[in-house]
Amino acid sequence: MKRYLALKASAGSGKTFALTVRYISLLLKGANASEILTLTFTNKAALEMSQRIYKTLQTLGVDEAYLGELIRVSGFSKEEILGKKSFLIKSFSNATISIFTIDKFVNKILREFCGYIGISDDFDIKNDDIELLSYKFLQSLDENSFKDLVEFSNYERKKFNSIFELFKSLIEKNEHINLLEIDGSFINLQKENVLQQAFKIKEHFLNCANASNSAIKAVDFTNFEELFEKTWIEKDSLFDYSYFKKCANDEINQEFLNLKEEFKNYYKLRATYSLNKIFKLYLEFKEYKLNFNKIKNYFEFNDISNLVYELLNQKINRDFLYFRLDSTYQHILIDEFQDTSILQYKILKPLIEEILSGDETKFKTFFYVGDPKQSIYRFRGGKRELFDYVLKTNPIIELEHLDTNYRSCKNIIDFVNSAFFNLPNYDYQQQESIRKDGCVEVIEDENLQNEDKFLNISLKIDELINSGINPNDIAILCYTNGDVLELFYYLKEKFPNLKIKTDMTSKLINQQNVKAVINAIKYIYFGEDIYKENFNALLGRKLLTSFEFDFEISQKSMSQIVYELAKHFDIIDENIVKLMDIATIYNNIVDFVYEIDKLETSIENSQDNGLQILTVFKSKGLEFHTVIVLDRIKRKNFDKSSLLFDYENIGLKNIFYKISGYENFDLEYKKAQEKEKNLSLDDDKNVLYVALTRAKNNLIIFKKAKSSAFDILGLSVCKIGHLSQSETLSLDRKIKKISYTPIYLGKQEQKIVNEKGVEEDEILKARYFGLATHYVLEMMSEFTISSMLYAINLSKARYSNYLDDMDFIKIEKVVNNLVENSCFQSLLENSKIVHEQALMYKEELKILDLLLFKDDCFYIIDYKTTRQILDEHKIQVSYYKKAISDIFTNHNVKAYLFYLKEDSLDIVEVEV
Ligand SMILES: Nc1ncnc2c1ncn2[C@@H]1O[C@H](COP(=O)(O)OP(=O)(O)OP(=O)(O)O)[C@@H](O)[C@H]1O
Repeated sequence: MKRYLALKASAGSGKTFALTVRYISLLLKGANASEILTLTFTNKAALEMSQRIYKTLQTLGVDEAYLGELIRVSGFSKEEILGKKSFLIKSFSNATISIFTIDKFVNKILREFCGYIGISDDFDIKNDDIELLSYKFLQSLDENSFKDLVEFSNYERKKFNSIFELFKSLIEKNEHINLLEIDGSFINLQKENVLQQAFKIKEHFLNCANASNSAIKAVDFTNFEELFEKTWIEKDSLFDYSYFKKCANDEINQEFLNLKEEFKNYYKLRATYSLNKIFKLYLEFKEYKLNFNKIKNYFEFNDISNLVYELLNQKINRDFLYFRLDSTYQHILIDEFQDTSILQYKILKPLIEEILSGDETKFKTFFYVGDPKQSIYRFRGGKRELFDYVLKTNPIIELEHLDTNYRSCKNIIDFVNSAFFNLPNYDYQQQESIRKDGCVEVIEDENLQNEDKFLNISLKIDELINSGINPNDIAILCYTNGDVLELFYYLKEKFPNLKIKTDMTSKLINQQNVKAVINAIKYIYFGEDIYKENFNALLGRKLLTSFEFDFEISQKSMSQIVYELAKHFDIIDENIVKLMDIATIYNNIVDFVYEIDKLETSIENSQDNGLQILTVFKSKGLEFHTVIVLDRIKRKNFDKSSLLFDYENIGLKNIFYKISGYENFDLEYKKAQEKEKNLSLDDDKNVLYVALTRAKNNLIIFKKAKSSAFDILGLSVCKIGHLSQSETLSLDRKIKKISYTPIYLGKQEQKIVNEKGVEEDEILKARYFGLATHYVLEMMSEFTISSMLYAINLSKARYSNYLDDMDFIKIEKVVNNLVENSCFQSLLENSKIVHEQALMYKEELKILDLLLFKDDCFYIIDYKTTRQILDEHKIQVSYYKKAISDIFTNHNVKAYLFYLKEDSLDIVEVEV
């Protein structure tokens, strides 16, 4: 195994695959899972990584590709690897795994050491309420600073909010700031110098007998502002300005060059003056913000990184860091390295260096993977140059490339190769494909710029579904969140029965019952009827129904108020419980009603299937059977920031204050501006590259006729290959016949029936017991004991707030009974298995716990964790049976209720 390795490779070529192989190879070579620090970019990637490692361990020996790579990387033989399989599964499931996002890892460090900088360890992570923060900051300023701010705002014609944006961009970079005080009167003096020098040129042309009228007009100025309007001052030489050619000579050209020098000095003074004003105010803002965040007890991710960086630099050393983190990381693996920011790298650097410069005899390794072509987070500090910089500054690290694409079909790969290979200034290696066929279609859609802009998209979705593509396999990639939402509402109206998933619709505050409670609380506080009517509509109550709730809310916590309301209106579900948890952060009802709409938390169990609409940014690292890429609908916002950061590798060379025309007089500024322009163009190309490399089988592009984001690639309309169908059972194809009322969002959200003689709290507990058990069963990739133990750990992570250890022991017994049941195992044998299959039938969405298919017969299995065998369970399952029988008329269908108990498993067959 190469100890220190960087893997640079294109999309779909197996970087994440290689990371998994590397991880398992380390385990094989004796590393402990807790010593392998694995850093990913998103939470989803971190979760997927641990699941992928576990699944690979479980299926070791089945998947040839993994086994082959493991043999190559680890140096062990097939027999040796398989011999260690059960040991590896066990040690991985029992270890404290160190797979985090970089943000989470940094956050973990801060929580350990926050006492050193006077921060309480229960701080929250959320974005600043910039309106409140800036308002409070303005209030805190003394008279002089406030005057400075107002003067600066007037002088630069900048609104306060854009000044605060400047502050935030400086906080994100967290670079050292040098103050250089400049007296404002120097700027006027310098203007005078410029003018005096320019008069020499004016005099020369006025005295030149050959000067044309245009030349005379060109030197018609009497003050600085008029001179500033002249275009000849931008030229490199007077000879370049056609009206001046006849009268120009070397002597006057030298005066012109001197004039340019004076202009350059003017710009420098002017920029330094403004920068200094900003920096002074920024330093005050930074200090104020830190105290504000400390008092409010929350921080943004950028603040956390800044604080940790300072901690590691000034207050704690590496050994102490490891001591407190409870583990020494002997191995570091980093995914998506191209998106790491300089600050993040600086935080990780000592840990990486320790590995690289450590004792040769100790087993320590470093591995990072990335693709600079997929670096699209520059706006958040991502620095693609870091990939090469780390290699250059650490020659001990070897570099490898991968050139085969395992994700996409051949036609897609060929299309992407031809689109990017000839792009000027783009570092692109041709990709090989191993999968045949595939479909690519580029559609120029005039509608995108007209009224009914998404009409053709909806027709295409119709066509895809009718061609046998499961809606769950379709992803639509958009440029902005605004486009995602607009398209979502459009498609929701066109296809009321189609399940559509977006990030926004999985927000907790948008869930029906949660929304109803929020409206109820707003009604209690504001007393405005609009909230009561929202509440009525959300719960399907008649308009104008009165709001009867006489619970005394004063003295009650927000969690209690949420609980009492939900209990009173009988709408407790798992999202309400999540809201109860979260409500503890609000001190009182006033905080709640004003802050709750900003809550970003997602719903419980947000992994439901459906057609997905997401931004290209969110799609990075993911793959889908069929992808529709939608052009940018609105024009791109141009960069309005007033600061230009000029980096040399990872060191900040300069911060320029942007002033129009500066580039004509200062070469450094001009170069920095061009560099920035090229980086921004690369960003655009990279976004396109990410978008076009997500599809496995079918790629469809909708481009605008004019001003298209695809113009950079010069794509022409085309259709290559044929659509490939989905492989998974496509039950949703009956979708159109039914109209869907989204009251119950699947099994996990349904109310449980009040069993006789059981108290409310017990019901809640029983409900969570049921949810946690179902979750275990859903997460088990195989019905084996090891898979069960892994899934129980996942379930613990999710439900340990509601259940105790005894409950999980009970869950283990219950699931164990199922796994060891011979009747169940014989049903599984040779069956095609689908967990949690969504099914639309008679206006309702149903989620089947387990659906098996073999020998032309479907087997429906519904798990129950309740004690009693109830008629309504039978009714429910017979309903599922009828639904499947109606959809697949040529197949047999059998349905069973499995009552999972601690001491037995009772199986009840259900007839229609
Ligand atoms: N050596 C291999 N043999 C077989 N399949 C592979 C191999 N490497 C990767 N794959 C499969 O190809 C697909 C893409 O792999 P992976 O997600 O690791 O690519 P990636 O380089 O991380 O992509 P991206 O840069 O887009 O995130 C996955 O479905 C993966 O299982």
